[in-house]
Amino acid sequence: MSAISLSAVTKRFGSSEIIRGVDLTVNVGERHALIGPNGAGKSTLFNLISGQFRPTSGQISLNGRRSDRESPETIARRGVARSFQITSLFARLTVFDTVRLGVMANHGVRFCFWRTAASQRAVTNDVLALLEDVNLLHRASVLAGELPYSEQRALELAVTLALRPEIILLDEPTAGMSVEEAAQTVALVRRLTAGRTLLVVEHDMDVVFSLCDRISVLVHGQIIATGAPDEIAKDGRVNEAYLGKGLH
Ligand SMILES: Nc1ncnc2c1ncn2[C@@H]1O[C@H](COP(=O)(O)OP(=O)(O)OP(=O)(O)O)[C@@H](O)[C@H]1O
Repeated sequence: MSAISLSAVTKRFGSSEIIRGVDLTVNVGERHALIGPNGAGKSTLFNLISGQFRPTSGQISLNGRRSDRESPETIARRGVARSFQITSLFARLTVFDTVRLGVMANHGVRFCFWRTAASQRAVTNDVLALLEDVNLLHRASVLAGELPYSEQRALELAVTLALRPEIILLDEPTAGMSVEEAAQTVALVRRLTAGRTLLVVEHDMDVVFSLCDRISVLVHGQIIATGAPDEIAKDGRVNEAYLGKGLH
């Protein structure tokens, strides 16, 4: 069974067809990158998978069940989390409280269980464990908006993981980072996504090639190649359409 499966998916906005017949399979436990030039439709594809958009035609399934007519909330409850740039929203909350919101959303949605003292302790323990996972324990009382950029992205990862997702969608997790910060983030993402399914949009080819098991290349709303990093690197069409330009 695949974690994410798209079959003949199209998406139109008015008269422009942005996604044009995409077939894509992401296996359970796989780390899969979606690459392609600006405007290729990568964010649109993410929005289709996470339920923010409905396909114009075609089918999407998550863990073997049809999902393309479900709301983003239902899809989230089915274990799909997508990262958002939340630190601008929660700039005045502490790091601890930001992650606590995510943990409470998860517990609250599932059990409405966070009202007792014991459950409060469980929430606090979850938050501390997540902060430790993303190396932010020492920053717990700092305001989210005061974190340096790479730590803000780590905080977003913690909130995404607070939802205990099986399938994680990350949109450019290393954008705007220095080489060292990107390397740290890759290590973090690799560790935190072990045993889960990851679909990641990323422009940095070093990140893509070091992190992902397979890569799909989207150009003008169509997937022109899918394969292991070494196959993609030597694919003539990919080099012509994208990598050749992207790498130089
Ligand atoms: N809601 C919308 N209404 C109309 N057009 C849209 C909408 N969302 C996206 N588009 C168009 O779809 C095309 C693909 O955009 P999208 O953001 O999916 O590309 P992308 O591959 O993620 O690009 P980038 O790498 O620059 O983020 C663009 O031409 C964009 O203008």
